Order: sequence, then structure tokens, then C-alpha cells
Amino acid sequence: MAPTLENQMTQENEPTSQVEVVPKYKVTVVGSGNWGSVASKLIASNTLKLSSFHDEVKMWVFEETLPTGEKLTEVINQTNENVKYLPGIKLGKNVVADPNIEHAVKDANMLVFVTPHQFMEGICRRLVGKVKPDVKAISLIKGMEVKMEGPCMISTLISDQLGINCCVLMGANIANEIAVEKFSEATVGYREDREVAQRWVRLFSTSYFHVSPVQDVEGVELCGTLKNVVALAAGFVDGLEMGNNTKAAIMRIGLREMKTFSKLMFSTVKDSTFFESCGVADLITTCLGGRNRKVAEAFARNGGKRSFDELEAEMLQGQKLQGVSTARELYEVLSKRGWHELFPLFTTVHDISVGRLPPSAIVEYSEHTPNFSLVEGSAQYY
Ligand SMILES: NC(=O)C1=CN([C@@H]2O[C@H](COP(=O)(O)OP(=O)(O)OC[C@H]3O[C@@H](n4cnc5c(N)ncnc54)[C@H](O)[C@@H]3O)[C@@H](O)[C@H]2O)C=CC1
Ligand SMILES: O=C(CO)COP(=O)(O)O
Repeated sequence: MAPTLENQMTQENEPTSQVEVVPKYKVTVVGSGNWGSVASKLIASNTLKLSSFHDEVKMWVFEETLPTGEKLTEVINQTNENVKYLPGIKLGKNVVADPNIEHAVKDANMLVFVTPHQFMEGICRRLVGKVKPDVKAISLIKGMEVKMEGPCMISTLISDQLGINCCVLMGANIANEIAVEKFSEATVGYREDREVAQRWVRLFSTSYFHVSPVQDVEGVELCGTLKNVVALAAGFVDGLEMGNNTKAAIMRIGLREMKTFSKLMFSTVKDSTFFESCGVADLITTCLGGRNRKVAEAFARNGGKRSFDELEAEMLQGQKLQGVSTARELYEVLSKRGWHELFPLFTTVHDISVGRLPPSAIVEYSEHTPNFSLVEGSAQYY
């Protein structure tokens, strides 16, 4: 039987006695927004150093025309910079932007998914039958879809639609900080295949980006997804100038709801996952410096009179919030299961974001609803 790329590559970087041409993993990044561009830069710096990977990293770009009339893909390939989503940062000459998604993925052995979550169903539909059957995937996407049966994590959507293995990478990772090589950590969540997880760790790790593997895909992914809803609550508190103690209270309550929800959905979720970078660290950084927090602050300052869509378009120039749609998706799950009382913070964030409650409800609710703050509510179960 011919050796597969998989078993030929397990002894990564170890010298071989015979001179032989060993196939190398080809990596494609599906997505080229703010984090997608930084992820491409990280990976591209490593593929040049690690002999088991092809130097070239393909990056699928959702094509758009810039105000200059030029195509974004062409500008990225000419300047080696994503001038719209990550201006001022060189991606590495081995990053090649490609506007054709089918072409970008067809030869890849490793696929990195990093688009806003709302586009993933459409992307997966386009990719059915277009990827190598033994390709390995990883999702950096913080979000979920809601189906009749309940929430569907994006890694599950990818695995189910494309019939491939999918890990996740989440963490306290504000992209603009990693772009300028400030130290941070991240967590890779994997299901069974530790060797594949280690390969992802090697592909992403640098001196300033430390990655640890954890055998808990759902826990890691739910942390990354749910903290965006808590970040909106933190933004409301900032917009109302409530101060640090209130914000810390919101983060604490939010973390408990994250943990309770995750464990109710998946009994396999581990307590220890919440102490990894994907858990409490991501919650903190997003509540301090993320886009969800920033736009929610503006929303509250405007008394909820300007919609999130309007503020997002004005403040983020094409970048996308994940928290507002995640709050809506979460609300659907809570409604279907009759869980609103167990998750007052998640419920209130959605009610505020759609204008059913004023931003000030984020604290009023906590004062008047016993199980929101002082008395142990849903969170007592976990
Ligand atoms: N930016 C950050 O600091 C971090 C982001 N993430 C997560 O990574 C994921 C991707 O985020 P970013 O790369 O920051 O994206 P972004 O917020 O910069 O989103 C814009 C991207 O969406 C693309 N897009 C617009 N319309 C589209 C369509 N119809 N179909 C497909 N793509 C379309 C744009 O071309 C652009 O690449 C999100 O789930 C986010 O939560 C995770 C960690 C850090
Ligand atoms: O996920 C993030 C940091 O880890 C970024 O969060 P925002 O999308 O709120 O900027």
C-alpha cells in the first residue's frame, strides 16, 4: 500500500537516512479579515521554517473592489499587505491571495477556517466535494449556528458538511496585537487525534504566540463563542460609565453562564478548559479591548438609539461583530429549552441589542433578579 502523506509526516523534521522526496503539507487559509490576515502571517512565518510544510500559504479572499478601483486580491499580492483589514503589516511574501475558493482549497492538506461565522454555511456548501478527503481542518471562528436540534458549533458544521476532521483554535487573541508580535497564548481543542493537534500547534506556535492543546473541542469553541456575548454586556457597562467593579461583576456572572451553558449542552466539557487561554483569558481581553465591547459601548452611549448594524458599519469598516448574532442564536436556544431564567445575562444582552430593553437594564436586571447576582442561580449546578 502506498504510504499516505499522514504516515510519512508523523516523524516531523527528523532527519531521514535516505535522500527521498517527502511530500509536504500544503496549507490554505479560508478567510482574510483582520484575524484571518494575522493567522496567515503567523502560519507563513512557520511554513518557511518547518520542512514538513510547503512554503507557500494560500489565502482565500472574499473579493472586493477598493475605493481606488483595484481588486483587494491584486493589491494583497502586489504589496504583500491586506490594506483593508490589516493595513501596515506585511503578511510574508509566501502568502498568496486567491479570490477563487475552490481553486484555493483543492490541493490543501490543511485548511484553516477563519471567516465571520455567519458566512460559514454558504462556504461549506460551496466546498462539498471540492476538498481532499483526508484534509485536516481547524476553525478559528468564534460563533455557532442554530438548527432545529439545537446549537451547531462551526467545527461540527465543517466536519459534517465536508466529512473531515476539524480542530479549533481559540484564545485571548486580539488580532492587531498579535500582528505586531506582542506575546499571547492560544488553545487548540481536539477530539481524538493528538498527532493532528500537535501538527496544528507546530504550525501556529512562534516565540510570541504560545499554543497549548486541550482534548475538548466543544469546551474550547463554546468559550470563544460565548465570551462575545459577555463582551457586549461589558461594553454596555462602559457606555454607562459604571466603572470597573461593575464590569468585573459582569465578567464573573458571564463566565458562570458560559460554563453552565457549555456543560448543559455538552457533558464532556472540562472545568479546566475555562482556565486556558480560550476561557478566562479571552473573556478578559475581549471585555477590555475587543470590537464587540467597543461597539456595545457606543450603542449604550447613544441610549440604544443607533442600531448595532449602523454602528458596526461606521466603526469597523467592513470588519464584523460576532456577539450580536451569537446573542440572538443563544436566545433561540434558551427559548426552545425554557432556559431564560437560568441565563439572565445572556437573555438581557439580547433584549438590549434588539431594543426591547434599554442599555441600563444590564445592571437593573442584576439588582432585581435574585439569581443574576447575589443568590446562586443556574450557576449553582456547575
Ligand atoms: N479580529 C480578531 O481580533 C479576532 C477574530 N476572531 C474570530 O475570527 C473570525 C473571523 O474574524 P476576522 O478575521 O477578524 O474577520 P473580520 O471581522 O475582519 O471580517 C471581515 C471579513 O469577512 C469577509 N466577508 C464579508 N462578506 C463576506 C461574505 N459574504 N462571505 C464571506 N466572507 C465575507 C470580508 O471579506 C473580510 O475578510 C470571527 O469569528 C472572529 O470572532 C478570533 C480571534 C481574534
Ligand atoms: O476574539 C477576540 C479576541 O480573542 C476578538 O474579539 P472581538 O471580535 O470582540 O474584537
